[in-house]
Amino acid sequence: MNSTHQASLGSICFYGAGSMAEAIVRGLIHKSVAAPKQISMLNRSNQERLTYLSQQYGVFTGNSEQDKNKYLTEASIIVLAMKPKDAKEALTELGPKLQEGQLIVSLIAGISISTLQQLLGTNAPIARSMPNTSSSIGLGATGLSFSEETTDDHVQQVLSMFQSVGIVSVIPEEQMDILTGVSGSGPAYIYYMIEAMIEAGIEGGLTPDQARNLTVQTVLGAASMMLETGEDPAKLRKDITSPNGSTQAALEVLADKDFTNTVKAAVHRCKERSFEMGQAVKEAL
Ligand SMILES: NC(=O)C1=CN([C@@H]2O[C@H](COP(=O)(O)OP(=O)(O)OC[C@H]3O[C@@H](n4cnc5c(N)ncnc54)[C@H](OP(=O)(O)O)[C@@H]3O)[C@@H](O)[C@H]2O)C=CC1
Ligand SMILES: O=C(O)[C@@H]1CCC=N1
Repeated sequence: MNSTHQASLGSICFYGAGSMAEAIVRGLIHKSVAAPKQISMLNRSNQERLTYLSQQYGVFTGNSEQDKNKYLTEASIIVLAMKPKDAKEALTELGPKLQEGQLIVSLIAGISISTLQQLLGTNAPIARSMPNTSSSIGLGATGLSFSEETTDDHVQQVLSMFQSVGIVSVIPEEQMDILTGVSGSGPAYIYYMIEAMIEAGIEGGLTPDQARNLTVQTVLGAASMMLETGEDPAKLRKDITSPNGSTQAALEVLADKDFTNTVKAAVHRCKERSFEMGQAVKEAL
């Protein structure tokens, strides 16, 4: 989805200060969509992490009761950025602190809008998102669904936030688990492939630097070819594959190991796991 409208974001409190929160904060600041002084980041106990975040990005940080009361109360947007297993404790604590008009943006995998509202004990407006870590360099891919309590202004604010760090797809909430399987966790599959290609290059005699640089440029080039040509990936693959040539030989090894079905099974297992994580929280309500 594209939107040229840049809604004002007000103050944003990240409740959870881990890798995904940092990826988004870095993108927001880098793209000047939010100034560091608009952003606060809270965690449970890791003080070293908060020191790093405040030094690196100039954002407010904290983990005391006083900090939580201050930043969670002041924020116009609260971003839920803790792991699913920690959501019950954190949201039960957050619910009574919520102010009228505050918008909740959840990054948490698997947990539905209705479960979030039950944990909060209120029908707060919620945007459920599934971003990925490439948001930190403005190349994220984010799925978004909105609760019926959200206003047009909320929608625009959340679109501004995530469009500043990459592309956005607004989807029905029931598709969030499969989107997690494709793009939320997707970067990890690509890194896994990259790791294997680098290892093979080194085994074959390339230096680690050569293997790394050649592999990274190959992946970047392949992704850029898709974007720039708009071609089907199967067509681009066939363009490389000379009959009875070296590429064909390599692809035959992948096909023998059931490459397509293996990747598809991984995506579907991710979808299933996302659902399971949400169910575990729902069943413990
Ligand atoms: N990493 C990824 O690629 C993606 C992650 N997500 C989702 O984002 C969420 C965060 O993931 P990620 O950043 O990887 O996780 P991390 O483990 O890196 O960070 C989790 C953060 O939550 C904090 N936290 C836990 N419990 C509380 C609490 N009660 N009060 C305040 N803070 C708390 C932790 O604090 P402390 O360290 O002090 O314990 C930590 O800062 C997850 O729900 C995940 O599903 C979504 C898309 C992609
Ligand atoms: O592994 C996880 O649970 C999260 C969700 C998407 C990426 N990381």
